[in-house]
Amino acid sequence: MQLELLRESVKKIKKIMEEIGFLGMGIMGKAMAMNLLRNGFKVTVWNRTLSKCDELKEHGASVGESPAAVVKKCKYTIGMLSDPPAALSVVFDKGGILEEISSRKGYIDMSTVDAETSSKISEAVIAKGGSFLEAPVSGSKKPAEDGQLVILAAGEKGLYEKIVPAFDVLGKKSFFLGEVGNGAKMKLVVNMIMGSMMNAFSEGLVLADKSGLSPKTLLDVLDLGAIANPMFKMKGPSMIQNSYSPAFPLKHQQKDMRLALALGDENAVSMPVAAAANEAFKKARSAGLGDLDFSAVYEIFKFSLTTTTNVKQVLRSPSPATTCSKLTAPHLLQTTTKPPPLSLNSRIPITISDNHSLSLSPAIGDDYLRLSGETATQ
Ligand SMILES: NC(=O)C1=CN([C@@H]2O[C@H](COP(=O)(O)OP(=O)(O)OC[C@H]3O[C@@H](n4cnc5c(N)ncnc54)[C@H](OP(=O)(O)O)[C@@H]3O)[C@@H](O)[C@H]2O)C=CC1
Ligand SMILES: O=CC(=O)O
Repeated sequence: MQLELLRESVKKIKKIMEEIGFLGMGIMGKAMAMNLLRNGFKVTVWNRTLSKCDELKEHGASVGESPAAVVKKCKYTIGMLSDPPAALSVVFDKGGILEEISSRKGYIDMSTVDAETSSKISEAVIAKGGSFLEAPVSGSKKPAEDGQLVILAAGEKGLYEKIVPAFDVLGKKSFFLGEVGNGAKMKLVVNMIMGSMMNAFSEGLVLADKSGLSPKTLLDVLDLGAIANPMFKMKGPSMIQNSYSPAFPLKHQQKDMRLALALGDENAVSMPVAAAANEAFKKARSAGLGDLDFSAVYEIFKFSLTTTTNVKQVLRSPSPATTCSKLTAPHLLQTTTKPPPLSLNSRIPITISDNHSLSLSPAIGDDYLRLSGETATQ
């Protein structure tokens, strides 16, 4: 029985053994392309920053010099790009997909974009005789590595059926949702909910902490109740250790909130919760946290200091002798001596003129230092 199943899937893979192209070797694209290689697919990859293809090459991928070159070589090409401008660029710009797409070739865009972007791409690809499928995914870096994504496809059913063997490797379940745009919309609704949940979760962790409860115990309590979910379980422990290695970059979560709110505008749906969550993500981006994991929005709730943007500017050049006039106006912090070399464990005491002190620790991001420790009367 097992052997028969194996034969069946080998047969399916062989049917689309014509090489698969893969554009975009970011967090997701790299994991997905690697997964295809591991499962016996031949893959040709391309990335704007070419060096990111090196690791894939070591694992047997070929490298194309442009999106057009990849499409020329491959019958099916998948794209996994950051946002609408990136998704449009690989199609419409010089060296883009449109230069080589033709009948009997298909393009599958798995990026998270809005329905309008997807439709523009679809129309252009179809006008050239090609087929198009949008197929954004739910699931992050780990599910991408483990082939456990949830695939939200829409567009040409024929192309969907042909690419299913690859989807079977990339995901645990794929949905075909009908006309182009439905996959994009479904993904935005899902991520709007996820972003709002992350905000409520962050607020809850701060509330527990500030009211004298252990955030860790809160995680244990949450995990046993009706609102237990994999996201709290996975992100919670690293959040309470202030660790935000990016699986899903915060800048992409904010892009998804923005696009979901636009979808709400179009449909006259009031979304006050999502709008507030978007504001927190925006604040986090402007504080320089965009490249960290989206759970870093927690930092915004923890330090509801007056203006994080200015905090960031100041924290770029702290010094041991930094002084400021008021705790509630951290942007008034002024550097008085040359910044010392920073290491992850250094703590920089800050003297505040009203006899309180704070310490800074360089913990997250390239140029962002986290205010840490309680204020203490000297
Ligand atoms: N990370 C996650 O957990 C998930 C992400 N997604 C979605 O998947 C997509 C990719 O995410 P992720 O891999 O995390 O993102 P990354 O930021 O890690 O990667 C983005 C990719 O897009 C490329 N890119 C950006 N701008 C351009 C451009 N103008 N032209 C060509 N290529 C460009 C980057 O190339 P370069 O290396 O040159 O910068 C890189 O390959 C996004 O839409 C995201 O919302 C969906 C589900 C989960
Ligand atoms: O888009 C992000 C995800 O985790 O799904």
